[in-house]
Amino acid sequence: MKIVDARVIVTCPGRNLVTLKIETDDGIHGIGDATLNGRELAVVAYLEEHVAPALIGRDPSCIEDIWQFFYRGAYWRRGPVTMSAIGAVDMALWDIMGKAAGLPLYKLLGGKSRDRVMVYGHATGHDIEGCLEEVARHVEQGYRAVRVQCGIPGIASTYGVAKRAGERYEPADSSLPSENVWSTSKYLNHAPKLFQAVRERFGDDLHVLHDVHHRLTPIEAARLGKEVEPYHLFWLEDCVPAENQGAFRLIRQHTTTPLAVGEVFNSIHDCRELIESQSIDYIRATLTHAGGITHVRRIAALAELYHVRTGFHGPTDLSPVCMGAALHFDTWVPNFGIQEHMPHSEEIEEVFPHAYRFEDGHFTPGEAPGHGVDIDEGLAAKYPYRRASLPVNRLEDGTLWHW
Ligand SMILES: O=C(O)[C@H](O)[C@@H](O)[C@H](O)[C@H](O)CO
Ligand SMILES: [Mg+2]
Repeated sequence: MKIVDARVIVTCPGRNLVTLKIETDDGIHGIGDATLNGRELAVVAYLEEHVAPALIGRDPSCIEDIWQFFYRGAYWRRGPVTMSAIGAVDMALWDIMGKAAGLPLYKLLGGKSRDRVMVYGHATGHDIEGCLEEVARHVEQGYRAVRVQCGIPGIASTYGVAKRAGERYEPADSSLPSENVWSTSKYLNHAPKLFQAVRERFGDDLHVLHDVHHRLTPIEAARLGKEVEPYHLFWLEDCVPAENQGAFRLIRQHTTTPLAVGEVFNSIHDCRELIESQSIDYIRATLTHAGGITHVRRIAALAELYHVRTGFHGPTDLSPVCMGAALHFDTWVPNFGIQEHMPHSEEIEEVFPHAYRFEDGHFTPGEAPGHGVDIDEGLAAKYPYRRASLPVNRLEDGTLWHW
């Protein structure tokens, strides 16, 4: 089998999504997700100019060699653009090999380690009451795990909260970055009240998660982790920016609240120290942004040695292609923890027909060969690209902060 075509499809059914489609001479094709939210066309250019031409004529079964070719061969290693491009190639090749073998991807990886994949949904509200209503809606839908994000009194808008009640939360909300305001002290005073209210209303069984979105310093994160211990969160996510992996040691010394990190990581080197020092509990690096299945399974294998489990990133800025592939990975990987799930819009679901299914708070990847997700190119073409940027964040005095 040889690769005869590789092309990039950009579509915007409500949000931009980038797909790489690889075709072979025996008629099998595979697709990979290359979406890098707010920087989509950088990956498109990388794929079209440097990757697609070099794929033609290669044997798609040489997944490892092709991975090494684009990683080592670029000379300029790592980084989100390079690793998302490699991730898309890798996902598409595993898809092709699954189809060639007539096997769903999870069987190719080593088979089922579990019957179904627990996911967490997103409950957001402008105030605690609004947030509790959203948690209730998720519980009614069957979710066993819910991430809770709430507006902060005295701050006009914050991460994870939809602009208007009832609207979907979509972070890339304007053509050029919109500006949010942040106050660490207001947040730290308010956040524990949210978890207390959730526990009072929903009891002990619900898994409760929370995303700090990189905004604290290590000692502030330590305070938060400690203060919320009575509400036994499933995890506290991205409590500090993680370029300095050593910073997590300090947080760890102070709290038993489980820590998750890694959605912006793109390589094993971004989390090696975090994992080896046992400073975290869940690793969130996922297939699209961290070099595909071939690389993320190395991360998962390292993590397993240190009791760190997976908790893949899964917002709407990852397409159903990544979701499908991730669900196969989750079904196989021995040290699975949880999978994030933010439902895609109906338009997106139509552009990407898929075999995975939600039932009772869990997903199953389906039995279709490969990762089980395809793209309707005709429909995709009806939604042209529109530039969208992620917001920036400023402290109340105007200082640019982490968003
Ligand atoms: O935990 C999450 O789901 C994330 O933090 C996302 O919501 C990011 O903000 C988004 O992926 C940025 O593009
Ligand atoms: Mg996050």
